[in-house]
Amino acid sequence: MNFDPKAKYRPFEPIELPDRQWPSRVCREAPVWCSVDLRDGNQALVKPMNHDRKARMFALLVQRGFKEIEVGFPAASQTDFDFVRWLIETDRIPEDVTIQVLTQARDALIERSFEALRGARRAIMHLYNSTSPVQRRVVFGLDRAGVIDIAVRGAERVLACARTQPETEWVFQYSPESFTATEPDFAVEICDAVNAVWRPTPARKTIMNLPATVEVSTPNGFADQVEWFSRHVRDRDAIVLSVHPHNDRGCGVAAAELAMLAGADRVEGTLFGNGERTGNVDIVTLALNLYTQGVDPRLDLGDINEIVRVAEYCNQLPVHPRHPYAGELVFTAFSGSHQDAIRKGFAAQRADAPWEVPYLPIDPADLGRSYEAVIRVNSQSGKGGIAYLLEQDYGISLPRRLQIEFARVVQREADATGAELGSADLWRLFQAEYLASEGAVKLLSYREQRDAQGAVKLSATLSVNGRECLLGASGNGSIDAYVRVLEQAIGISIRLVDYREHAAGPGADARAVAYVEIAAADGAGSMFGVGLHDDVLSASLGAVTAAVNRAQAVVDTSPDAAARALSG
Ligand SMILES: CC(=O)SCCNC(=O)CCNC(=O)[C@H](O)C(C)(C)COP(=O)(O)OP(=O)(O)OC[C@H]1O[C@@H](n2cnc3c(N)ncnc32)[C@H](O)[C@@H]1OP(=O)(O)O
Ligand SMILES: CC(C)C(=O)C(=O)O
Repeated sequence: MNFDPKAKYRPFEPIELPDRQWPSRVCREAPVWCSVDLRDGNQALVKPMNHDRKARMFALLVQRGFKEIEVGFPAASQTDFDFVRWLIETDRIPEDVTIQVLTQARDALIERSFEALRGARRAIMHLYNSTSPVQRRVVFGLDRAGVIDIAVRGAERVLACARTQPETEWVFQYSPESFTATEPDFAVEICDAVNAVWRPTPARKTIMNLPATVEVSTPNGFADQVEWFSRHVRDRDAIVLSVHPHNDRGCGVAAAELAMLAGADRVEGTLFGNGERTGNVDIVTLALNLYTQGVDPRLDLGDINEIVRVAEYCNQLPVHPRHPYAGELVFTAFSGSHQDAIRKGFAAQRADAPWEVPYLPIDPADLGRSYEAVIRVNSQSGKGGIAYLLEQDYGISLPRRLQIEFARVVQREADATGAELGSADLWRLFQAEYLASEGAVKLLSYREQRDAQGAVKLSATLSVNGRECLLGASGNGSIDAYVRVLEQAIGISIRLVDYREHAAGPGADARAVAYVEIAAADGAGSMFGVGLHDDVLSASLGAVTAAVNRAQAVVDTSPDAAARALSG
């Protein structure tokens, strides 16, 4: 790198605008959106779209609510020309949609562009030429007057051609290309000169489109340029002021948003920001930024995965996994504290209340994204996310202390594999840890009797270390009685610390899941066991058996070891 960049690069020269208004404005309405996917987006592709990809993109844009669509540069390529003809001749353009085409300010290209649009009900003819000092010097070899002459002659030719095709309702658009690098007074002068030819009125406006052909400043610099232009251009009320930001400094969205505050009525951009170099401004992000401020974006971006799929097919370029609102990972939390807050946020969120789930600026459901993808588990995750996935996918709600205990099991596995654990992996680990029927003690069968006072006598056939025995005990409930049975079987006193059960999953055929936490009568440590069965009592007894087996398995299968494990 050059370590004296000022010797090589000139900084952007800020505009003198001390009474700028845009900083204190708020955007309360969506601008007119114009998609340029089929032109600026297309011209930047390694493989420009063929007819099928263009048709798919056009259908998507119409379906999602775009009312102005730049469909190509028909004077530049036969594919573009044929596509425009196909749209018109096969009547693909809905009543409320206006197509637009781009042309350089050169007679032959303008004429060919009009030929492409013959028979259109309504169309925008978009004329451009570059205006910055370097382009005037290097590309055209002309001074200011010479470049104004190119624009004015182009505007005259556009007007003349339009008069020969009166069946079409024409809208004229002019872009001083490289506007951001053009002196503000010259940008106004050349637009005024073009409008002097086209003579717009408030009822029949022209579109003056200010491109950040290359983004050269911080977004406030662009906003100043737009506001300055808006205040100085002639016949402002007869003009639709449009902007066309690119993203060279990575600020395309911010620049467009500030330009809207500075007076832009219309924004040209593309889906997910495909376009020349670093791309055009991303209209999806702009629209959803408005939506999350409570402003109707006037685009339907629900089922965003479908929009991503079509855009990826048409552009043959992937949408980045972290792309705002649309990327595969943007509704995913791996880190424990985020997962915990999101899970609590979902639980607290009421359907009729304003959206308030931490870390999620938008309800994923509004974009057709499912909650399941929100929380994923790796070694950065905590108990909240793990509990959330088991609850969502397997219908089991772990008690808090079991969440903590199981999170340690998951953490060990995630650290060992270094990989993400899906909910199926979590369920496999959970079953192996808490539900496994293998162990020193097996409950083979049981029978219970209740007396008139509600006391329970339970007799159970067990297999203990491979030896079958029939044991019986009484208790003030079935679980209590079974604990007493197990005490006889393994020879230590057990305390029941906690017991919960619930139906796992919806409906009448839901299974019962029971959670039991036991401790040695005189111990501080505890162990969980879980039982899952069609019948609640069997699930509960299974949970107690699993807890005892886990306690024994901690060290070995001897009663002494179990006692030590439960004593903590
Ligand atoms: C910022 C943007 O995205 S602008 C849109 C850019 N998109 C494209 O260029 C894609 C489609 N373009 C093309 O396929 C070709 O450029 C064509 C078919 C339009 C024209 O092709 P050609 O005439 O063969 O070549 P080329 O574009 O290099 O022409 C350059 C000439 O046009 C002139 N020119 C360039 N832009 C303009 C303009 N907007 N208005 C008038 N003249 C222009 C140049 O000064 C140059 O003139 P010169 O030949 O006297 O030096
Ligand atoms: C023709 C104009 C609008 C353009 O595409 C640009 O400047 O990026």
